[in-house]
Formats: sequence, structure tokens, C-alpha cells
Amino acid sequence: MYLSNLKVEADQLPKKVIVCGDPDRATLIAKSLEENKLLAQNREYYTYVGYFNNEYIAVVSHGVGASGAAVCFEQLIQGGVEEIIRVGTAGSYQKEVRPGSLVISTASVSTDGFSSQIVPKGFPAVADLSVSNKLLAETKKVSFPIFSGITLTLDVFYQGVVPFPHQQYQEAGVLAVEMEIAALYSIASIRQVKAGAIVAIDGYADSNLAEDYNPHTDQIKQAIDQAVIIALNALTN
Ligand SMILES: O=P(O)(O)O[C@H]1O[C@H](CO)[C@@H](O)[C@H]1O
Ligand SMILES: O=c1cc[nH]c(=O)[nH]1
Repeated sequence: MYLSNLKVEADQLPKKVIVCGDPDRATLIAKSLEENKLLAQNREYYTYVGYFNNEYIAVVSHGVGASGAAVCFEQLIQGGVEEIIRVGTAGSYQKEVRPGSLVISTASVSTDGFSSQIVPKGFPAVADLSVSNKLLAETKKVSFPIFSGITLTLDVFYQGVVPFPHQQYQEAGVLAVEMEIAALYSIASIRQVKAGAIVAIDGYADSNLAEDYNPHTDQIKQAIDQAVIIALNALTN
């Protein structure tokens, strides 16, 4: 089967995949794989394969936003992928979840338009328990500020004339906001595959805590590197 959005033949895909928004991050993650190679690229979707812990896996970029990312997730699943871990970045809603720390998303609030068009209102976007547990187990092996809990998936990065819903989700205890996890979890649930996510916090998203957005610092890079190690080991152990 030819996966035309990814430009990949399904039989070249492994069962387990790391996904991330940024194609450059996919390139970086792929450098940790033995015998890594770029299988294909189309639009924002870069597909690398290689071995980690002697297991054949893929690293695929999905771009920014739930709808575009969903095309990638659906194609991976059509290609036989059974487990997906997203390694992303997110903005913090909680003071103690500082820039440079990590969040394992056990569930995500689906405010994105995409999720509302594939599952009924109220359908929960939850991570697979076994994947979250594997991610949590890996965090025990490192000394790094790591939190786990609910994230929020939003379509908007820069506010329009409608105010951001940040404050109510902050009060509700949501840890961080990003743009694709709810789509991943909803698709994984209805297609019956496993999914989880770990995100590096690249700043405060809440307007009361907001700083200048700059995800390109050494501190954020270190957090992403740590998230990558945790995710690769969780996927292959
Ligand atoms: O760093 P990635 O994985 O792209 O994730 C986050 O960063 C992008 C916004 O800058 C959105 O895709 C958001 O979900
Ligand atoms: O969606 C995102 C991703 C990173 N940081 C944010 O504030 N929002």
C-alpha cells in the first residue's frame, strides 16, 4: 500500500513511531538511530527510519496544527503503525511548570476543530495507559523537572479578537497548551492503536505569566533532548 501523503510504502514502516511537529526536530531525533535514513519527504511530513535499542522504528514530522498532523497520524495507522509517541513543545499554564521542564500528557482537552469533527462532543482524548506508564518509568531514571497530567490542545497560537481561554484552564489545573495531542489521542482511540506524548515547556502561555516566546534557547534545547531520550527508550523498552 502506497501512503501518498507521506510518500512512503506501508511495508517500509515499523510498528512504532516517534512523531514531532518540526521537521528539523525529526532530523535531530533520527541522528540517535542506528542505520538511520530519510525514507521520504512530502510537505511537512519527513519520515526517517532506523534502529534504537536494536528495534526498527520511525521518526516522522507532522507539522503545526491538529488537522495537518491528523493526516500524518491516519497515514501511519493505515500503514500498520501500532504505537505512536509525540515529542513536542508546549506553553506552561502553571507557575511551577517552568520553561525547560517536561510534561507527560496523560490526557488533552480537545478544543481543536479537528477533534470535534471526528468524534462526538465529550469524547475523551486520553493517552494509552501503558504508553504513559512507560514514559513515567523512564522519567524515574533521569533527574529532570518532569510533570504529568492534563494538557490542552488549541488551534490558535496568536490570539485574535476572541480572548484566549487560558485562565479557566489554568484554574482547572491544566499543565500546558500545545496544538496536536488531542487529535493524536482521539485518532488513536477510534483506530485502536496506542499513543502517548511528552512535551518540553518552552515558555509560559498564560497571559499573567507570559514572557517573550523564544523556543530556541539552550535551556529548551536541553529539555527537548531529554524528552527525546525518554520517548525513544519508552518506545523501545
Ligand atoms: O514543537 P511542536 O511539536 O511543533 O509542538 C508545538 O509547537 C508548535 C507551535 O509552535 C505546535 O505544533 C505545537 O503543538
Ligand atoms: O502551542 C504552543 C507550543 C509551544 N508553546 C506555546 O505557548 N504554545
